[in-house]
Amino acid sequence: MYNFTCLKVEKLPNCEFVFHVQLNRPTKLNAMNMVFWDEIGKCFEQLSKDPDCRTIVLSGAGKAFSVGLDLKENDVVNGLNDAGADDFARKAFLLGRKIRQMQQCFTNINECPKPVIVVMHGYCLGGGVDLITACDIRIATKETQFSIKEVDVGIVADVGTLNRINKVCGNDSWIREVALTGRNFGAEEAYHNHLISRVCSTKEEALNEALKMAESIALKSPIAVQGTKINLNYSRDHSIQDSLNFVATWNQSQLFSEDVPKSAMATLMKSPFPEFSKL
Ligand SMILES: CC/C=C\C=C\CC(=O)SCCNC(=O)CCNC(=O)[C@H](O)C(C)(C)COP(=O)(O)OP(=O)(O)OC[C@H]1O[C@@H](n2cnc3c(N)ncnc32)[C@H](O)[C@@H]1OP(=O)(O)O
Repeated sequence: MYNFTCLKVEKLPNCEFVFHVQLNRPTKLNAMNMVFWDEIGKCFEQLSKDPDCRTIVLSGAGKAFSVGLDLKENDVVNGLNDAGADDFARKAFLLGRKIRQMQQCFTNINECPKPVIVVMHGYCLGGGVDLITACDIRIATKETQFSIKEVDVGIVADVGTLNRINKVCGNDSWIREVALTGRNFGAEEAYHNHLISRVCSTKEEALNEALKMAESIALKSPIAVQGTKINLNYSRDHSIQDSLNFVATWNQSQLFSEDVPKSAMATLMKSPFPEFSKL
């Protein structure tokens, strides 16, 4: 069902409802080629609807999380040579469509109602930063090098970083510094500026932390967890009053869930959460 070339997707045998998605082009440091873009969008569309998935851990196989756009194998860098259009306006039209399609691939991660915990190690460059800003919780190893590297390859970052990072960390001066210079920064600096929420010594430790967190979320009511992510996304994108209205409308149906008395009873009795119906 999850059969991809550039991604490895596993349902973890001893963590029920937790999926591990790995970027899986290790010999290319998980550079993002066109197959990758197509697959990451489809993968998160599928996971969004999969009732056996409640939380997702995303990481990179090999030496690095991702070095961003594949500069050798990419329709955008190649100027859409294969688009079959000679006229400038038509080329531009098709390029706009391609960029929007690529944006949607990472937007699928943000719109997936299941929380996505991303683990970075090695390098997280360019498109890698676009990707992590679409995730919910960011954990990195202490040696990770980050860069909003697009200026170094002559482009404006256009698949999420510039649009989401202000909502993620809010330090506008620092964001402008790293986006305009393209300089590398380390995990401590990323933590200090709220781009990530944990720094771990090794990839193994970071993955363990992420999996433990994913499992603890997956044990809770999926109605409550997925509703929480949807409402956090909504309030990020709307005024306080609009999002108060949204959550009131949300809960006027969702408070009738069977999960409410089941969760409340388990919490009161200090007992483990019961099984919740699939969602
Ligand atoms: C619509 C547009 C959407 C998204 C746009 C995103 C923009 C960006 O992502 S901008 C950032 C682009 N990335 C880069 O500029 C990084 C380039 N790579 C490097 O600078 C170095 O590889 C390094 C990260 C500093 C690591 O160096 P090192 O440890 O010496 O490894 P290498 O031998 O250089 O790399 C190993 C292997 O990976 C290939 N590779 C690395 N980066 C890319 C890349 N971006 N695209 C394609 N391939 C890449 C490299 O060529 C090597 O492959 P071989 O086959 O072994 O040669």
